[in-house]
Amino acid sequence: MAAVLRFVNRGVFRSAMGQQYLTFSSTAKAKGAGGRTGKPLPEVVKIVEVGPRDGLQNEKTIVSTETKIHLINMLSESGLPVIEATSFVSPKWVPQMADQVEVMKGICKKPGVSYPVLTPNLRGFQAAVKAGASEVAIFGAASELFSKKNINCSVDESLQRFDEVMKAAKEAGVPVRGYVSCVLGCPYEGKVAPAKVAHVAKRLYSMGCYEISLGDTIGVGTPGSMAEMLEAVSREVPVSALAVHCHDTYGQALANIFVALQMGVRVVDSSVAGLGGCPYAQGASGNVATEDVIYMLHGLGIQTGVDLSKLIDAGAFICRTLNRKTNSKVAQATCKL
Ligand SMILES: CC(C)(COP(=O)([O-])OP(=O)([O-])OC[C@H]1O[C@@H](n2cnc3c(N)ncnc32)[C@H](O)[C@@H]1OP(=O)([O-])[O-])[C@@H](O)C(=O)NCCC(=O)NCCSC(=O)C[C@@](C)(O)CC(=O)[O-]
Repeated sequence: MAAVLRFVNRGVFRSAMGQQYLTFSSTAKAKGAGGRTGKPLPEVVKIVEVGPRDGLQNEKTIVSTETKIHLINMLSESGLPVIEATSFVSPKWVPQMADQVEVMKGICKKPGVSYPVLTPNLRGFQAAVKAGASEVAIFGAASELFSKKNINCSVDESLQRFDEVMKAAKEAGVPVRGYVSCVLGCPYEGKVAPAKVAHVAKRLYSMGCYEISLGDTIGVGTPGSMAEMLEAVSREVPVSALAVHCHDTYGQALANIFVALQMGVRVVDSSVAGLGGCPYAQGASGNVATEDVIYMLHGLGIQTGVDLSKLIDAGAFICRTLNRKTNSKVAQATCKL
């Protein structure tokens, strides 16, 4: 990769917590970084913040509704365009999300920001709309065993359920995002064929999902397997409708995201402070930290509209409240100075 980056130290600033840290910013775009497809890197990337849902769903101790609302409000102030707020799933399956209605009613919805929620079935969809959700996401998998463990049905059965949600959403004029989990490996089945991912992605897209988020649920992918999978999926779904959702279990997430950008992907999911994991994928660590993604994108001269300093403050708030260390390298580095 012949990326030519020129970094200029733009000075020292203080975070809301009082620590001093440096910010670096590139004045030149990455040159020649188009990679495999020769596509230029994008000018703008949309970040889908999944911390309040994917990040918190796996916390062992129940996080208070007030904390969740405060986190979402802080994230809204950082300039993120999409914040996945909660999920309308069974509280028996994911107790951490049992306060979904209170969260949706309690947050300050900032104009221009979207607050999608997960809905596994028609019941979840109806409850979400009643609670004020104006966008939802359905979540399928490219692995049969993961589908069974996560939503208690086969992949085909899940697509039938989603069809019902899609019909109701169409009637209500609610946009729907679709997830495919286990796109680069499954905790129960191991390797997952790119053709299987492409098949499920195509089905969700054909049903009317406006965007398909490809989840490396257990973070086992590498740039090579990411490229192979994206090649297969983009034969079935336009790359402009694809997002990547990388967990960072093996430390590959940023490299995988970079490859996805080179291949034309313009939407990246991430989680503030790298919070999270899936309750039905044991050992999976959190999503790639939003702070680290933003730092990389801004360093490449790619705009996100996100204020990194405010984002780091939101990450510091939730880490302090949960009494845990951030998984963001950028937050760790900046807070040390
Ligand atoms: C899908 C079900 C509900 C099926 O669960 P089930 O047990 O097969 O369904 P059921 O219809 O027999 O219902 C069981 C109970 O749940 C209730 N129920 C049924 N539906 C709802 C609903 N919408 N909201 C609230 N309650 C609901 C229902 O009323 C019943 O209550 P009971 O009669 O026993 O008292 C269950 O398996 C479930 O909730 N699974 C959710 C699992 C989950 O949230 N996983 C994490 C998110 S996915 C993920 O993290 C991956 C992703 C998206 O981030 C991308 C990636 O990283 O790969």
